[in-house]
Amino acid sequence: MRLIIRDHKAEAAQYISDYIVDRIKTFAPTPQKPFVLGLPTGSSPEGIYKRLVQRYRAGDISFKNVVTFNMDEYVGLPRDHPESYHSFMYKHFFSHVDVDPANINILNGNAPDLEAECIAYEEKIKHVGGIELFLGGIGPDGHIAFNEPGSSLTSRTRVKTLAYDTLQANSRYFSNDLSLVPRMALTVGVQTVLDAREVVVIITGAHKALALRKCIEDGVNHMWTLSSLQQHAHAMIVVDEDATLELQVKTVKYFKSIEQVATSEGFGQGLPSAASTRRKRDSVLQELNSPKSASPTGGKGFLFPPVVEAPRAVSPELVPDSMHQRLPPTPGLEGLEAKELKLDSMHERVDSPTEV
Ligand SMILES: N[C@@H]1[C@@H](O)[C@H](O)[C@@H](COP(=O)(O)O)O[C@@H]1O
Repeated sequence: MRLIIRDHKAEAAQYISDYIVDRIKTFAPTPQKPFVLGLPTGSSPEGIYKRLVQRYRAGDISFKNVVTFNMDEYVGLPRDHPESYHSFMYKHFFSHVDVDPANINILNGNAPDLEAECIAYEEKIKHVGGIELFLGGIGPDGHIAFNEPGSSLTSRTRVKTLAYDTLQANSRYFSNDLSLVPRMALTVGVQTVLDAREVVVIITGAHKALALRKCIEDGVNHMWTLSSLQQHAHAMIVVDEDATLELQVKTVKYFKSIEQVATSEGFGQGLPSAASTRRKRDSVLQELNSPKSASPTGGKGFLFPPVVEAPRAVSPELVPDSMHQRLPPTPGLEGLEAKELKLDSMHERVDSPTEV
């Protein structure tokens, strides 16, 4: 995990918006191979959207070939309500850039069948080859999207009842009247976020300092769902100084030193090159479209590994004899068996998306 610390909230937002622009440009998306971007709402990402719009207006970036998936939406709030996440996204971002409306995906909290809506959302994400970069924010209780404390860390898009803390935090958008805050939401699951090839989270303010500590210094715990990012290969949290108030001094120094050393040694902290990213994506799409890929879940786990990956398999000569006995090789089927097991278990989770 990378932790990027900036003095102020605005600089954290600037860092992330520049990072996203770089990632999209490096990826060089096309209509056939769009860049798939997961997006959050909330006050924290507002500065990011503002700068993305500025970069677009300056002619630095186009969102024409970007497909977006929003993290969550309230249940029962009319789409055109000023506090719906639909309204938020158009107000702060979509209305100001050249994103194709057909490429915008936001959960419909008024769908006649909410479960079906959630299943369809997961399927749609898979259909486009998975999310390349999921941008997120957190609540003061460490929730990511609306994955409240106690959410399964393997959860997928589903209906969620909101925690009292969240209702209180979000009541500021509803005239501070708790009774006006929707009690339920549709949200992508923790696993949906973890499936993205890269996750970037913004955390600012002293009121989120405890959550940052729990998520970075303590173990993976479903009571602080952001802590699940510890198990992601490409996670980056960008914070302001206020958010670090509960961290140990040595933690802050360590992460700052990582960035300093990387910069002074002349290598960035970005992901592998666009060409290799495209190659990986091609093979994923090929696998998804292959008639052999019978499961709608495609190749679960394909978005985890780094694009340029060192071979992990131990060559047969190096495997100790005792291991050979426990794991008899099946000629020609080694990789396949493991993959099929993964597909099945994923399928079970998708089939039961409701967690209320
Ligand atoms: N569901 C959203 C989250 O996705 C968001 O991260 C959080 C934080 O919002 P803010 O940035 O305003 O603190 O708000 C809501 O709970």
